[in-house]
Amino acid sequence: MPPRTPTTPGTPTTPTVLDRIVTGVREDLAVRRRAVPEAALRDRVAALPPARDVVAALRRPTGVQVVAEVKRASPSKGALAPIADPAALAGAYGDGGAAAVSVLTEERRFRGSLDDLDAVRARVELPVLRKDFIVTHYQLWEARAHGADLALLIVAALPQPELVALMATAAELGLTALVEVHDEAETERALAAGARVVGVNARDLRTLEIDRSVFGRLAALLPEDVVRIAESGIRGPADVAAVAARGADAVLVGEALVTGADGPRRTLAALRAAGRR
Ligand SMILES: O=C(O)c1ccccc1NCC(=O)[C@H](O)[C@H](O)COP(=O)(O)O
Repeated sequence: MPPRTPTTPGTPTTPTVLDRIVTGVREDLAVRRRAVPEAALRDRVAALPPARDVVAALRRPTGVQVVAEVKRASPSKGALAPIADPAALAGAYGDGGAAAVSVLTEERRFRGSLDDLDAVRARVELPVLRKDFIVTHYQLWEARAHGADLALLIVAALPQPELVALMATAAELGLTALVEVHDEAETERALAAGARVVGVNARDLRTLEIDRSVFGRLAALLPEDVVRIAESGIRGPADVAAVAARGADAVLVGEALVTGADGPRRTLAALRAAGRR
């Protein structure tokens, strides 16, 4: 697939799925900002212990680690699982050996919330990722205030100066930035911004198509000391084995864990076994 060309400012284009999601996120954010001023978030953050060491959790000599996601629904699949008790699911992920828990907090299309993040944070000692469409510093303060150790920054959603500025705020908060890329140009931008943990998303967020060859292509561009996470489209042990062979430190898995007929613990065990070194 040819590299995506940036949109020329002022050129009318059809909004992509990602554009539409971010528009909704900004609308919901405006409501939350009115209810909870940033100063209140700052007070909450000041009272918290330091965030957990995410790199140590995700890069282990024993094998590919699993970041297990609390995912009720998605734009590509619609409803996946009701997940009435996200804390119980996170507990099962912890029991099954997950290295971290990802919590989708976007409300409109993923049916997540900051309440889910609070519930998961209260249940597990593992590092927790706030998985959302973060485009403002306020959302990083929210992430930390609600107990996240890790926050997603999607390169495709952020002009470079904003990516750099958000990474600086994440560092100030002690949050690890998981910087997500889908092509070579985005990978260059992530590294130029100083990313230490990179998520290679097999899903193109403009079209929702999954291309499992993307991980191998982009992982080869990452320096040895950068943590590599293969995101999306990991449906079973063979997918874990494939990215393990291409240098993955971890996989981020949602759908397979919340829909697997064997339940989250056994599904996790099978994924972890396939990534053992
Ligand atoms: O999952 C989607 O359809 C989706 C669409 C648009 C933007 C983001 C989307 N997903 C967020 C994620 O990154 C995934 O939940 C995560 O990588 C796990 O993917 P999977 O294992 O394929 O559920």
